Amino acid sequence: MSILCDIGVIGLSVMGRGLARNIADHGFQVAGFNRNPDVTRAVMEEEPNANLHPVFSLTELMASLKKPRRVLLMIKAGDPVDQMLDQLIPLMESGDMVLDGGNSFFADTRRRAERLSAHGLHYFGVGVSGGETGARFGPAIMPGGNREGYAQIAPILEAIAAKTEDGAPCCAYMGPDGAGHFVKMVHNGIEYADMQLIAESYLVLKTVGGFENHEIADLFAQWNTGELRSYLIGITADVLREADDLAEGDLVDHIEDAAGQKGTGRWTSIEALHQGIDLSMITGAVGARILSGDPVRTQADLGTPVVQLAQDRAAFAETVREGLYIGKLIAYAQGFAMLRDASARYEWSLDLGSIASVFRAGCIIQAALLGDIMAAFARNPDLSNLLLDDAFAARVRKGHPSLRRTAAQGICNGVPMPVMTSAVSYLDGLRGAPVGANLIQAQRDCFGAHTYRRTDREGVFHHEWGQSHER
Ligand SMILES: NC(=O)C1=CN([C@@H]2O[C@H](COP(=O)(O)OP(=O)(O)OC[C@H]3O[C@@H](n4cnc5c(N)ncnc54)[C@H](OP(=O)(O)O)[C@@H]3O)[C@@H](O)[C@H]2O)C=CC1
Ligand SMILES: O=C(CO)[C@H](O)[C@H](O)COP(=O)(O)O
Repeated sequence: MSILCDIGVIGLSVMGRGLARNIADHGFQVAGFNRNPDVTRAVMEEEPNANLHPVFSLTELMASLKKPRRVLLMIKAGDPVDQMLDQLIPLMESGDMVLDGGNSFFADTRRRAERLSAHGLHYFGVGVSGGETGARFGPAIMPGGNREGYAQIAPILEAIAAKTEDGAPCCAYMGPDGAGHFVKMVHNGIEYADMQLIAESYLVLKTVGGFENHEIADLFAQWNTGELRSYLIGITADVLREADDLAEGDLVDHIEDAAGQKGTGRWTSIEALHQGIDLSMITGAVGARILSGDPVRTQADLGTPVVQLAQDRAAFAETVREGLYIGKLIAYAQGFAMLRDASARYEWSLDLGSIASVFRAGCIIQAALLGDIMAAFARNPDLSNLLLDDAFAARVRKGHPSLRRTAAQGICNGVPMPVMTSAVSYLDGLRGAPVGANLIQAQRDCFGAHTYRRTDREGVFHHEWGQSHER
């Protein structure tokens, strides 16, 4: 190859090939490498692009790049990334840069950034969202690393990112070391909650509303024109209409009722527990996926409630629509509260308004709601929880009865509603109503002398339980 490339892409599977072609379409010269060379050849043959050049070894890749060299990893997260770095570091020179665009765990990214820094290399953990189509035509991009290094890669990343309706690129510098991958992790956590809310709505519409798939698809398509407008609602309408290509009927009815997961939702939930943040909806969604694949599910005989069909289907659908919206709003509020806490904890100075802006297009959780979230952070950049914003609080005050009714209808009729019920409990926990923690403190002091605080005087108290105070 006589030409020197602007960037090398390692890993030409679903995401890497899309990003490599996207970068090439924007006028940059790209060298593409995949461990299995047959994949490299297939990618080049499938969609030839004059700006995309195949290379077949890491040495050839390095020789094909302008200096300082920039390499984007789009490979399986975990050990493969460390193995690839072992091979790349000896081939790189001070000032070169590695961008990890996979779903790496943010703590690994912090460790790798330190490791590469010791060699004078820049390391960027770059969250990428948008799936296959996003990678090819415009994903949301969440880069984390040193700010000076970002200036070098911003022209490429911002060119290939999705653009919002007002033309803003869905790519912005997130913060140092693991900030980009942390934001992507929480994005995926919100994605889990959002998908589970939609699944619960679908199931309650089907079971209690008696709606057919095509009717639910029509409802979702209609909902996608209002406040619920979002990528996930849109694809759900399409998915529900998809005919099976292997059997009669709708494809969705022939898909096994057990959800997979690759880890990012679970990490979000575990990390929230480390941080001491209540992320009940995301945790509920992770639990729902785990339970969906538990073989005990098909073995237990635990009684089946008699279903009471909704009398007024149109009114019921409207209740579910509003309940879903309020649930979605609370899920995003939980996710952004976690980002707020992490920002202080890791000294990342995350700009939550900018993150909401990046999420507005290209990514899986893109939604009209994100415009409102941006507006809330513009009103108060230090907002600790979106539910404290006047506009969000007013919307919840109006809509919470629908969330409660939807969750209750599901529960009474045997539809599991782990995430909608978590949303209700979170609301009730936040609104200052009694949560029963006084009794828990009494129990803790009773069995372990853990002490308690009182409502009527300052200080820390211990009580000698059961001695002379029985009534
Ligand atoms: N699919 C999606 O929707 C999204 C995926 N991501 C993330 O992007 C990354 C790429 O995802 P995706 O395109 O789906 O591909 P996969 O996660 O399925 O990974 C496959 C790619 O990784 C390469 N690979 C695996 N192990 C190694 C290794 N030890 N050394 C070198 N290369 C290796 C494979 O090479 P080979 O062909 O030789 O096996 C192949 O190119 C992942 O981290 C994923 O989590 C992020 C957003 C969305
Ligand atoms: O990052 C993504 C979307 O944003 C990937 O599609 C990821 O694989 C989704 O997570 P899971 O496979 O656990 O459902």
